[in-house]
Amino acid sequence: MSRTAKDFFAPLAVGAPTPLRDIPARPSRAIHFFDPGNEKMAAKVPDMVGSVDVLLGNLEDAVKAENKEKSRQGLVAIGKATDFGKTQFWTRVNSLDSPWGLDDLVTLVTEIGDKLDVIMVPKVQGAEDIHYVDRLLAQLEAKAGLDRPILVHAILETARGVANIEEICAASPRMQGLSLGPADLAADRRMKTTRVGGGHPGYLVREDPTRDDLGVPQYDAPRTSYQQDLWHYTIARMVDACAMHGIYPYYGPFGDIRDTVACEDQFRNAFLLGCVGAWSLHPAQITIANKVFSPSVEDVAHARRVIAAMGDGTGAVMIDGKMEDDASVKQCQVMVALAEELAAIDPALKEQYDAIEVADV
Ligand SMILES: CCC(=O)SCCNC(=O)CCNC(=O)[C@H](O)C(C)(C)COP(=O)(O)OP(=O)(O)OC[C@H]1O[C@@H](n2cnc3c(N)ncnc32)[C@H](O)[C@@H]1OP(=O)(O)O
Ligand SMILES: O=CC(=O)O
Ligand SMILES: [Mg+2]
Repeated sequence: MSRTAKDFFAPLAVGAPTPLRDIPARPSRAIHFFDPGNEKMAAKVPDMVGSVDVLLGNLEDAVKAENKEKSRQGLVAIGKATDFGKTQFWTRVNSLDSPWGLDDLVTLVTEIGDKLDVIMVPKVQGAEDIHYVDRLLAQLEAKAGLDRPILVHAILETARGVANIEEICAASPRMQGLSLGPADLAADRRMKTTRVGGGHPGYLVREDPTRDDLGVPQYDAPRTSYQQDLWHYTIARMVDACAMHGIYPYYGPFGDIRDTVACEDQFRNAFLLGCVGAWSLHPAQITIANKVFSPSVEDVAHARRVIAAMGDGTGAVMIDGKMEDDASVKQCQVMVALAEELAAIDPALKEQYDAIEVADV
């Protein structure tokens, strides 16, 4: 039987910090991946602090097997040497079925646990994986004398993980969020795409054929087709599961680094559906994520106007010919709350939001 309501928030080791009741809504528009064992990338990290919401030292896929220990030690060195300020410091450890996952957790929590905000766990299959990490982290936190719990983020990248999504989100008070892992997920599901995230020209719907005067379909006449989003179903499931459990959903990697336009589209689809951020694999993608996952000035102006017009938030009003009521004011509150969280860490955004004229409101 899983833990009862009474003991769900009790520490899992004597001396471990008390689990959080609520996961803080910290800005995390871009989770920027770097390989701490790659000297060029690692050298850029200090200058990126402050310009990206999350810096993530990646130890898993994209790090060669022969470099796993070098990357782990590189991450320890970066963690010790860097003052991260308002930028969050995350890591992605190797998977629990790999020969490196255990050493990653033991070394990182013991050496730089006081700096780490979130540990991303790849290839999570079910609640049992989170339970394993949860207990181990509690033991390590107690040993290291940490005074705040490290949070856990699961990558959804196996069919079993998707099927078990609700139990994964509910498995521990440490659960901070979920990311879509479209590359591993595509492989595990045997999807027939070799792309890392994004759309596919073959996944489309086509408009009906026109008909001639006798009503005969003209199959050979040109017809418009519309490319569909391969990831819509999974992202929508993630958004519901995360919202239900008070944690945060993220789009994952977009592998075509030079296609900044399609990357922006994929990120925006995720933003509109409810995701709070996406991964950045290259510095160019940070700019895209920061733009897309920040509400536009127009949306914030409109939301503030609706909130002001709605007074105590009940009833119905007409604004610019559209009905607004108790439900739409809640949508506007979501927009304004996010704008306020982002303005608190992003002076340029704050300036834009502050410049919204009272007349606009
Ligand atoms: C698919 C499933 C997944 O698991 S996705 C997550 C795992 N993959 C990753 O973490 C990949 C991270 N990114 C990378 O390895 C590189 O960005 C890749 C994609 C290989 C491209 O590198 P490269 O060919 O050097 O790009 P570039 O010449 O445009 O680089 C310009 C300068 O920027 C640097 N750079 C590159 N990527 C990063 C990064 N993620 N963080 C920090 N710095 C980065 C490059 O080293 C290069 O530096 P310099 O100007 O030569 O000094
Ligand atoms: O880890 C990410 C993925 O897409 O796989
Ligand atoms: Mg993966």
